[in-house]
Amino acid sequence: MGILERIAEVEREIARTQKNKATEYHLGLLKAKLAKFRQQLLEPVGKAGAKGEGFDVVKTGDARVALIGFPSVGKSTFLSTVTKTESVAASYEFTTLTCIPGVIHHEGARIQLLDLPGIIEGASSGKGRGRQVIAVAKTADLVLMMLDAKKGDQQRVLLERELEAVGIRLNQTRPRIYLKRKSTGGVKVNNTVPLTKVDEKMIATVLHEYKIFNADVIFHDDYNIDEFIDIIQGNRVYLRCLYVYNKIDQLTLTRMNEIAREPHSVVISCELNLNIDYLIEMIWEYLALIRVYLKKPGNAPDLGEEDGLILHSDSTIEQACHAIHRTLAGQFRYAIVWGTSTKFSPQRVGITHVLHHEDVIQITKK
Ligand SMILES: Nc1nc2c(ncn2[C@@H]2O[C@H](COP(=O)(O)OP(=O)(O)OP(=O)(O)O)[C@@H](O)[C@H]2O)c(=O)[nH]1
Ligand SMILES: [K+]
Ligand SMILES: [Mg+2]
Repeated sequence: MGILERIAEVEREIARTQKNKATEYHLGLLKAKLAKFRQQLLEPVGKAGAKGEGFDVVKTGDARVALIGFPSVGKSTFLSTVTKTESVAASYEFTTLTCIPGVIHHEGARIQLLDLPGIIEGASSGKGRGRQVIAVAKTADLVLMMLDAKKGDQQRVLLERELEAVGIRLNQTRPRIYLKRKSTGGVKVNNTVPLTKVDEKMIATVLHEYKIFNADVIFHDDYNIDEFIDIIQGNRVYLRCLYVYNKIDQLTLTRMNEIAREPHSVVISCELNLNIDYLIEMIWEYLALIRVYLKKPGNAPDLGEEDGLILHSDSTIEQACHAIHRTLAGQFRYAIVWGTSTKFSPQRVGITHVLHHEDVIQITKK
């Protein structure tokens, strides 16, 4: 039996198994089996061939954003709207057959936007260019899942399922479950909060499926068995995702308002240029970047369009030093900060000080 058939078989069994107290261990086991088969599917078979012609687009700029969606939802139109790059758009499906990079300039940052071929149901198991597209998505800092606003939510469910199947987790954080394999002592489970979704027996059953018979496990929150399997598999990719509903020009106002209120969702029309600026703002927010300006003693800070450092939010002065020059942190004496990250402005701070967006910093060396 081929791997796809095995996956289908386990999926069928999960679907027909009623969910109750008596079947929960069996279900946990089936889910572990499914995760293992899917893993095998993703492992390259041979060195060449398996990968196909990958989309070898070099990562440039301060962050990478990938456009994922069904054919003809408007991905290429969007790229051509917000970057200087032209990507051919047309009314027929699969217009785009490769990965086309463009650059969004925002807040002095260079955000790489990738237009990609449309993906279809079954992409994760090798249909169309799905696997290549998904491989690119995994390298992104943010996924824009583009959807046709006038089509139902089914398209979103299908796409999410495809991404789930290859180990991508959208808008989730890695479960805080500690797992350490050992050589003796059996499976020991500890938890810092009461567990309502799994118990020790289920944890051990699933671990046995992975041939792990000795391990320390600590649950720091009330996670379910799927989240535990993610930790055992260890190769999950946790990505932020914005659901972008395009073509709202074809929608009623009521429906548009409904969609716009859903979490992580933005409504736009590329054709009528509606809400595009807001989407760019949201991209910036979801990328969680900050811009920090530099000032030399006795000089005014450089506040120009392209000036400043782009850092991840929560960056410290130390990270700013590394971004300026690799030896700077070693020579650091103190910094002066103007901005919202300090109580007083200006204020003298040490190397561990956490910066805010639009802070101005001046660094004094030893
Ligand atoms: N009504 C309307 N049509 C749009 C909008 N944006 C794009 N389109 C049209 O939708 C069609 C598909 O657009 P594309 O940009 O080629 O879509 P795509 O997602 O890149 O498609 P593939 O590359 O085939 O996957 C084109 O005919 C566009 O003119 C919009 O906001 N409103
Ligand atoms: K198209
Ligand atoms: Mg396209």
